[in-house]
Amino acid sequence: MVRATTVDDVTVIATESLSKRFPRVTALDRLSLDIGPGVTGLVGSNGAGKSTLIKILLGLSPATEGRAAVLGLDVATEGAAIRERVGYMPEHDCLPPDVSATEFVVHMARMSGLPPTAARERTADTLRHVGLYEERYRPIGGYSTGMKQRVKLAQALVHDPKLVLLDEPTNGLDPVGRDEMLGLIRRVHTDFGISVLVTSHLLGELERTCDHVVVIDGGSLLRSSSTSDFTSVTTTLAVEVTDSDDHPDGTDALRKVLTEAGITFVGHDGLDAEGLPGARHILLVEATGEETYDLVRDSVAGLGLGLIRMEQRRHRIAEVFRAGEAHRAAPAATAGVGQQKGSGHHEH
Ligand SMILES: Nc1ncnc2c1ncn2[C@@H]1O[C@H](COP(=O)(O)OP(=O)(O)OP(=O)(O)O)[C@@H](O)[C@H]1O
Repeated sequence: MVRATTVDDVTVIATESLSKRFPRVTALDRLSLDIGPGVTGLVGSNGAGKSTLIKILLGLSPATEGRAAVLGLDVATEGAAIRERVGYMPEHDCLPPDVSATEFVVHMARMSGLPPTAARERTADTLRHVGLYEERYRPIGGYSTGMKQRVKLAQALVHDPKLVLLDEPTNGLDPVGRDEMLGLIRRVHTDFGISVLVTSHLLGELERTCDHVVVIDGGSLLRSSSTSDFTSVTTTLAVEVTDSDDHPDGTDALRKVLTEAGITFVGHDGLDAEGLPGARHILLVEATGEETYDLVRDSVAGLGLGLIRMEQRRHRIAEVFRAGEAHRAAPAATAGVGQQKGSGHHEH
């Protein structure tokens, strides 16, 4: 049930069967979510519906159907109150080139209702926090991409919100810039207690930053779980074995033995982790720890097969999407991995 009138301290964002249909595209498709305090990552490939969700949550764009509440406020009727309490960092470059960071952020603080002195003080504090203090009087037009992203983050924080919505804050940054931005985002929560919803198309970078990750695809929920659940589920071993006289299809024999031992697999038959055909001889095993390695090694030996390779795969968003689809098709295999509404709460 979406609470529209009471702020509860557990639910920060709640959506219930939220849909947004454009004439040609369904951007959000009956999305039900429950997001608690802390840092939450919203992951999805381009076009998955992340920006559309953020605009609805800010009360800037009406949903076609369903409901949503932010900090207990109904997005359909209380957009202005939501925007007073929520900061927003848009995805695209939206900064005026000919004013300084200080002028711009003071302006945004005044727009949020802060009186002039408070706006100047908060601007100085916030710019210092994002690491832009030295350059604060230079025109933004001369800033690097990383500095511009920091100005965008500062304007989202200046009015001391309870929650910030950050749309692809690492876009366009090099690896060092990404790490710095992710560290800053983490500190927004640890230093100020502000909850964060941060979007990215890269699962890997959010794993390190977020307490909780929500994955959407085609406007639908694929998975919502704590980052630790996610990481364990997406740790994948690629295993390749030889055939033998006893087992002319060694891969199939190993799959059967491992299935009986309770192991689950990522991807579908005949497809590798990217969904490409031609990888029929590679088993993608969901690893839960050292014991999975031991089990695979012992099973291969027990069958008398040769182990060609057993290697850990990097996490890939495509794998997670596929795993999510498999879980939806076979919920019995998802023990401990919540994707239904209600499983999205942080454990605090
Ligand atoms: N105003 C609009 N009119 C028509 N279609 C739209 C509009 N806004 C978004 N869409 C479509 O809705 C889908 C979801 O877009 P959205 O921008 O929410 O995705 P996203 O996950 O934020 O991706 P990106 O990171 O590329 O922005 C896309 O297919 C997009 O083309």
